[in-house]
Amino acid sequence: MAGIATLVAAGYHVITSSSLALSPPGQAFKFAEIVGKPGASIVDYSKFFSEYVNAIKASDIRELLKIVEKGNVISLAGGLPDPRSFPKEEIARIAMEVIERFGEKALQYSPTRGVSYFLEALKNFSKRHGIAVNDEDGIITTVGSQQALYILGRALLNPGDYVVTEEPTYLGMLQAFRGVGVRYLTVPIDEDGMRTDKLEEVLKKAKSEGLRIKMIYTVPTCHNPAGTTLPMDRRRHLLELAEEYDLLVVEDDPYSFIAFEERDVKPLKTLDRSGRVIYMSTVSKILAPGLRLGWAIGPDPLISKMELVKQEIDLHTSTLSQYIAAEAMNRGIIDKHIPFIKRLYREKRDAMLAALEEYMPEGVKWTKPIGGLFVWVWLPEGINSRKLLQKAIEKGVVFVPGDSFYPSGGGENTMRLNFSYPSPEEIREGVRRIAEAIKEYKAG
Ligand SMILES: Cc1ncc(COP(=O)(O)O)c(CN)c1O
Ligand SMILES: O=C(O)/C=C/CC(=O)O
Repeated sequence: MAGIATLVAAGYHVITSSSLALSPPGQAFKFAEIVGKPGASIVDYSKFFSEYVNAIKASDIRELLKIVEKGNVISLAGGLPDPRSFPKEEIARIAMEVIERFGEKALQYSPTRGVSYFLEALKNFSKRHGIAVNDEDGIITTVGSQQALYILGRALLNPGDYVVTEEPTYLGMLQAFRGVGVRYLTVPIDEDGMRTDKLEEVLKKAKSEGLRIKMIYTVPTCHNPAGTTLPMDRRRHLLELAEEYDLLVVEDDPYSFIAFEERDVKPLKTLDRSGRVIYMSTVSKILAPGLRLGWAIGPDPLISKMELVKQEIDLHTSTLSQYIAAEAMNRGIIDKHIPFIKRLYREKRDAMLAALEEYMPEGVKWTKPIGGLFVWVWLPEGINSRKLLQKAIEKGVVFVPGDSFYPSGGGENTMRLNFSYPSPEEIREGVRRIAEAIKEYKAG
């Protein structure tokens, strides 16, 4: 189609259903939207697109998944759990029993907030894992915690509102809030995560400028993408600042259940004394992402507004997934399985850190996560990781360019490496190939 050739000539990658047309060598690796199947009709569909859909852009993580699915690349990109972490036999048995025992309910429509059978199980599971669920809290189930972010954005944010977040921050949050027209104030990180001393400076300056800040969004434990974990003093400082500046705090926490090195830290939700924290998590990393089951726990007035938004989106979260997860929680299957997941990911984290140490050239730095699925890498200034990705793909390895995680630009010399999905051998070889691409990039 003429349109595709034009896009490719303009330096775009055009990912169509049948081929991956790489842009000319050396051009920036840009993610185009899907422009339709070759041979499609000649209708100009773009004139039908909404302003909303024209304002949003594809997720680099999701787009890279399409390259990975085509095979023969080592993926250090998407944060896919190791399939061995899915307790398949137990899930199969539970699904059968749940349909036999609760079929009429488990296969039926259910309340928007969630099935009480699951909500009860989740409350007990959360408390067992040190997450405070107070009497004044509400809980809502969502289609993954990605939907919790989307719904929260629509319930709380107006165009022009500010969200404060660490930099880099979670790409999925940027995606979820993008359509709202929100603006960001960013706070730098160090090896312990968000610099709350800098947070204080950002808030003080914003107040003097009369900016309307609604919330602080953070991933305090095993950060995605940085891999950092906020120490207790900074957690307390962050909550004090939220109190002082009258802000809400969104604690996005998919990973604390599987942190494979102990740290004496408590969830912000548990430290919160003034009802400012909305805590969100998911079964994606402790059971299976394909169940698409996440949740938000927070002050009931906020949860009620999220419930209104969710009613408009999908009526309710999968009833069957909730019954399966409730049984997995109540039977202790998740708790029994967590030590295996921790061992699995610690081994892979160690493989990645060893490979980085062995292969990376001078000037490359990286984080040393105590859990989660990612290592964050800083390349020497002047190396553009999006261009490097082009070379990496030619060598059969992919990673996520770091600028995807920067709300207001920057991060061109950074990248995120995933260790949960590849084997230790693939991690080692993938890092070796990236290091080779860096050396070739530097050689010009
Ligand atoms: C910080 C963070 N928040 C939210 C999510 C979304 O998780 P899910 O939608 O699978 O529950 C992820 C998954 N990568 C994540 O890393
Ligand atoms: O890599 C991530 O952070 C998110 C993974 C979930 C997804 O596949 O989009």
